[in-house]
Parts: sequence; C-alpha cells; structure tokens
Amino acid sequence: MTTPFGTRLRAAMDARGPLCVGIDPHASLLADWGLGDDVAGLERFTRTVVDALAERVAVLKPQSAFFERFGSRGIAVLERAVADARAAGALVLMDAKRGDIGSTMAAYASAYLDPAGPLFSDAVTVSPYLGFGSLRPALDAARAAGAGVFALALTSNPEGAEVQHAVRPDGTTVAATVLAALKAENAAEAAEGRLGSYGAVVGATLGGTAHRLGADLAIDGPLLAPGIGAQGATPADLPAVFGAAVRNVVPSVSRGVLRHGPDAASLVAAASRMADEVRAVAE
Ligand SMILES: O=C(O)c1cc(=O)[nH]c(=O)n1[C@@H]1O[C@H](COP(=O)(O)O)[C@@H](O)[C@H]1O
Repeated sequence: MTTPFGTRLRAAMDARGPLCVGIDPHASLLADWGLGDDVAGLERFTRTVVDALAERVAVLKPQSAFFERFGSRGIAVLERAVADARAAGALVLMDAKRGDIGSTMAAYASAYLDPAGPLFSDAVTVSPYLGFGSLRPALDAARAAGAGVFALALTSNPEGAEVQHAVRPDGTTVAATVLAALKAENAAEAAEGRLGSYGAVVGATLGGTAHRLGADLAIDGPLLAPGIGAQGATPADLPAVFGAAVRNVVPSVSRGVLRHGPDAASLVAAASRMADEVRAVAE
C-alpha cells in the first residue's frame, strides 16, 4: 500500500522546505521569457521549471487551465510535466479545481486520482461548492491511491467571501463547514499522529479574516496558502492568517517565482529564498 499523501507531504516539507511552486504559463510570462504563445513555448517553459525545481521543492502545482487552452497538445505537455516532476521527487498537486455532481466527480477522480491514468497526480484541487458530499468519489479515490485532495475553503480572491463567509441556518459559515468536513476525513490519519491527506485551500491574502476561524483551521491536514507574491501576500503574513495552524501551511507561489526565469539558477534561488522565509515564520 502506498504511503498516504499527508505523510509523504510532511516528509517532503521537512526535507525540502514547506513550499509549493505553481506552474502557471501565462501568455505574459511566455513573452517575458522570450517564448512564443504556442505549444513549443509552453513546452519549453514547463520543462525549464520542472528541470530547475522538481528535485528541490516539496510540491509543484501545474495549473491545468494554462495547458488546456492549447487543447490536446497542451495536455500532452501537462502529462509529461506530471511524470517528470514525480520522477524527480516532487509531489505534484494538479490544480484543476474540479467540482460536479457525484457521478461526474467519479470521472474527474479517475482522470487525476487513478494511478493507471496518464494525469495521475499526488493530489488534486477540488471545489466543494456543489456540496461537500459531491466530492465523495474523489475523496475515496484519493484514499485508495494514497493520494490527496485539496478543497477550496477560503480562496485568495476578494469575490470568494460572498459564498464562503455566508452563514448557514445553524450559525456556522460555509467555509467552516468545509473545514469541519475535511477534519472528519483526516480523523484516521490524525489518530495515528500523521498529517492527514485531505487539505484545505485558504488564501494567504486574507489578513485577519481566516484567523477568526481559529480552531476551525485545525483540520489535521495541510492548508494550501496561495496568494503569496503576485497577489500581494508575503510569508510574514502567514502567522497572522493561520495562527497555530501555521505548521501545516504549504504556501503556494506561482508568478512570484516564475518571473525570475528563464534562468534556471535564478528560479532555484527565488524558490529557495521563499522556502527559507516560510521556514523562518513556521517554526
Ligand atoms: O487552488 C489554488 O491554487 C488557488 C486557490 C486560491 O484561492 N487562489 C489562487 O490563486 N489559487 C491558484 O494559485 C495560483 C496563484 O498564482 P500567483 O498569483 O501567480 O502566485 C493560480 O494558479 C491560482 O489559480
């Protein structure tokens, strides 16, 4: 049986530093790197990032949208990136943010969480906003494969609050309900003293807002914190946002590292500076 994702993630964070670097080949970044906004540019960009960082950072997070926009040839680049990054020892978090009715969710689960599939990843991002229960096929597929799932709880964009801060009839917020459901999924791993495999996405940009969730952030699983760099947050913001849960935070940076390319040494230096800054506040 494969070691569960949460356990593998904790080991990778300890060994490599707690950092996720996103692979987001924006058209503007391709241009900045002197590459065409075409499949050849996408491939060169992706390969450069994977070659530079997959042996060094804990998690690489390809953003599927930037590959999908090139159709099947873009997906082929994504497949190769997933395989190469995993072979080099990085955990791959597929940023697909899927969410659908349960029966369709089962197909998404087989796309990303079936070890026999060409896009099989260590974990995938999902949206719980069709109801947390609709994610069941993905949660079960992840458990079977030793993979992980990150559900959106409090996203980094300002528009998220209108849904995520909404208060239910029982007085809890929608986001707190998602966090509680993730904690329940992590119970078995937590009982063994392990980091759970079911993570939440909580933006690093939220200032004091997330911290007001306080104990709700204690989901016994990882907290992916995007929003560092281009969206304005810094590692120094993490303790205020996450409080005691900061130890389980995996900060995620895309453009803030990628803008240092195409030089591989500069990409490595940017990622390692960021990992050092995070380590300094998380310990
Ligand atoms: O799930 C995510 O990764 C995510 C959730 C969220 O709340 N906010 C957010 O920015 N993201 C993703 O994180 C990346 C942020 O990129 P940068 O702003 O360039 O660091 C993008 O791929 C977003 O889709």
